[in-house]
Amino acid sequence: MRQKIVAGNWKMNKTLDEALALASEVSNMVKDEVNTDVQVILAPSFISLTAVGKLIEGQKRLALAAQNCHHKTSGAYTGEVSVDMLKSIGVSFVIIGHSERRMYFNETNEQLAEKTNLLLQNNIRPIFCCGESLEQREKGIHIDFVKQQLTESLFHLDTNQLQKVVIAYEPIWAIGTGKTASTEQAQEMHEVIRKHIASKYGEAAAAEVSILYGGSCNPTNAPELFACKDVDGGLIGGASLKSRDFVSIVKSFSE
Ligand SMILES: O=C[C@H](O)COP(=O)(O)O
Repeated sequence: MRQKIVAGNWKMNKTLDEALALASEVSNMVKDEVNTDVQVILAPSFISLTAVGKLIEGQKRLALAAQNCHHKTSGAYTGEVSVDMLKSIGVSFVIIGHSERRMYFNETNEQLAEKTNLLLQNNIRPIFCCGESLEQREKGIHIDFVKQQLTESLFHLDTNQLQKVVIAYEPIWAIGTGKTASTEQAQEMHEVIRKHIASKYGEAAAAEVSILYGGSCNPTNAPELFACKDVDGGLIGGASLKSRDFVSIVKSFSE
């Protein structure tokens, strides 16, 4: 199950036409240029999900992700989107717990546990984001904070379920700031995450979990980040909005 993964989180960018143009460019470049077994994931806005899904259908290296889902199955939640709805249009992954959603929409670890359960029940793989603020890092509590995020949202799962979750470590201070974690900082936290998973599920199970890095990842820094032992790819924001940059990042895995 441990795969190399590069996911593009388009956040609140791109109209429908722009999203289709970007998806088409990425799709063609991936088909022509990517020879590794990396799983490439596109996460457009809800508005563009269906159309982008149709455009990439049948492309074996490309998969569709949503940027969020609601933590309840259905009901009076105006403006929200359910896991069932996402399943009905062929979504394979959903990003949950992004720091922007935790910060602006008050998402809690408990809600993320509910989202994880619903997604796995529907055969959709969560991309579970975790990561500390600069203040937490400076206080030296970043490791405990990230471990707590994992424990509270994921550690009720059984081993089989846990292995379907993709973890994305995104230090908040590196998101959209141009300030990337050093390879040492990234590898250190990825190792902490894998060891934390191992402490509950065993080393063999932890070795199967894909752990992505996110935060100002670009074509220049991706090769050295992806070369770290416990970094299995990236969750890319800004650089995923330009097809050439995004595909260059995908190609950062040595062939
Ligand atoms: O979901 C993606 C991350 O928030 C990283 O965003 P960024 O690459 O723009 O820093």
